[in-house]
Amino acid sequence: MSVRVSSRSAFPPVRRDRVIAQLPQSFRKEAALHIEEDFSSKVRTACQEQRTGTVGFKISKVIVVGDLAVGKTCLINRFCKDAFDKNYKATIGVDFEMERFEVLGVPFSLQLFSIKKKRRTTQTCVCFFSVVIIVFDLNDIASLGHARQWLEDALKENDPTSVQLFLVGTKKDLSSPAQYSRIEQDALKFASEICAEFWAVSSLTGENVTEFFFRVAALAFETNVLAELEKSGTRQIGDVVRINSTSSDPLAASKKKPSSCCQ
Ligand SMILES: Nc1nc2c(ncn2[C@@H]2O[C@H](COP(=O)(O)OP(=O)(O)OP(=O)(O)O)[C@@H](O)[C@H]2O)c(=O)[nH]1
Repeated sequence: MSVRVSSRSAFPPVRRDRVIAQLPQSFRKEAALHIEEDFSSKVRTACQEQRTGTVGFKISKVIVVGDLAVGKTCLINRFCKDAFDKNYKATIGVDFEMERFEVLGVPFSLQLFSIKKKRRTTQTCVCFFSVVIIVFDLNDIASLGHARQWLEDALKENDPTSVQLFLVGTKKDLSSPAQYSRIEQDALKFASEICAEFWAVSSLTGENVTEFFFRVAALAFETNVLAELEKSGTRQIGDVVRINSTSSDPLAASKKKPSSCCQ
């Protein structure tokens, strides 16, 4: 019996329920990173023709930040382990999970970091994150108010021009419809200001959690493929910039800093 060993075998296999064949839709069109209905034809063609370079071998890093106890760990655990823990255990240092997807037939990996870090400290934890997820509690307006500071902190240590931002309201199951609709207005406004895509989820019930992470994976994948095509000189101007054009530039105040490693 022969066993085929490929360089991809170092990764765990992709689960059947992690296969993405269509671009998952945004939660709210008015705060979406991507206004198209599907992957670009250029990306689809590149995948069909196996011209995706190193995308299948790379791991895209995703950082999940937000106030204490807003539900960062539960969000990751609901998606990665389909589990929910009612008991709060504060994250010490860094928690991370790895998720493997197959997007348009190409393997793609996300590494999800939930980081416990006091704001305004000098300690850094930087790994060239390509996605920043800012989490707030839909039942705690103050946690939405702190989102800007979390964004600034995250972008201090990353290249703001190459980061995709998501603003995620958690604990949707605890909101009354009236409460929810009030905070959603504020969240949509803020998401639009910072060019982030807004989602509202519940890790307790699982509402929107899978849809959200599929969207993150699909958009990160598309950006990676377009970057590969650019490297090989086949991308055209306008392929990648499909961010909601009504948004102001969120990143102007952010300064690029040299990176260091996660500690
Ligand atoms: N009802 C409800 N409770 C939630 C939800 N998500 C998280 N919680 C609860 O909120 C508390 C905090 O959740 P965590 O995921 O540990 O919060 P965290 O942001 O990772 O906290 P730190 O590690 O301290 O930063 C726990 O008691 C969870 O059970 C949710 O969607 N619905």
